[in-house]
Amino acid sequence: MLELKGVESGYGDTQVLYGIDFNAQAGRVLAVLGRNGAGKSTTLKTVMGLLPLKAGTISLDGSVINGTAPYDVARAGIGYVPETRDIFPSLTVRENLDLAASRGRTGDWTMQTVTDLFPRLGERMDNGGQQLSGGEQQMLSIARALLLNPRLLILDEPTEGLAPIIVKLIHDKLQELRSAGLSMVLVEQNFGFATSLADDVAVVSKGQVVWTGTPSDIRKNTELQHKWLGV
Ligand SMILES: Nc1ncnc2c1ncn2[C@@H]1O[C@H](COP(=O)(O)OP(=O)(O)OP(=O)(O)O)[C@@H](O)[C@H]1O
Repeated sequence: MLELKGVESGYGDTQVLYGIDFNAQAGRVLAVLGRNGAGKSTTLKTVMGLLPLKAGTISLDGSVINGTAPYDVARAGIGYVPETRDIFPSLTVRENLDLAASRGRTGDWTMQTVTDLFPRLGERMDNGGQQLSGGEQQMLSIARALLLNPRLLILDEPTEGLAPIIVKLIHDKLQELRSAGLSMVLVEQNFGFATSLADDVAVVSKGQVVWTGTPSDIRKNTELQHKWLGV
């Protein structure tokens, strides 16, 4: 569904990705793992058109999306939950969600269904973005991406900085989305979280995919974990 071939990218003259290859398949969750600075976030930003591609191709369901502006990548069907969450702090929860809904494709995700998924957001509708806890901001960021009615959801470290109880909640919600058949690419530092949600795993090191396999393979292989993840 989302295929990267030989993707090279970076920040200005600083190259970070040196030929990333992976294929995230429809109806499955691909976890992208790797140490800090390996290039995971850079990969997602490049997919979203936030960083220019230096070489390679990115295709979604067979259509090349290289060089597409971020807004159009979202319209093509990729929902993005950035590491920084990027909600609008001066807008209320409702306004943040309305804005996403007005830009989205039509589909099953509506204000009602996202608040059914995250009842907490329903209770906080009139609160400003900056009044939300980290966990509530993460829920809002995911809800906002879902309102685009994406074909594929990509998430950058959704558990970062969250208390264990909220990590568990986010895990259960992503598990629900997975069971409903939503395709996802998940970048995570939390090894247990990522491998319990994923169908497939790709490990990135120094801007390249160095290993692909199943979650159970990598869970069993402590040498691999130590070498590439520092677990
Ligand atoms: N805005 C930027 N300008 C220049 N270099 C950057 C920028 N953002 C990230 N980098 C560099 O790019 C490299 C890859 O960073 P990236 O954020 O993709 O790593 P990551 O695998 O997602 O790890 P992390 O868990 O730390 O986010 C790092 O060496 C980082 O210092």
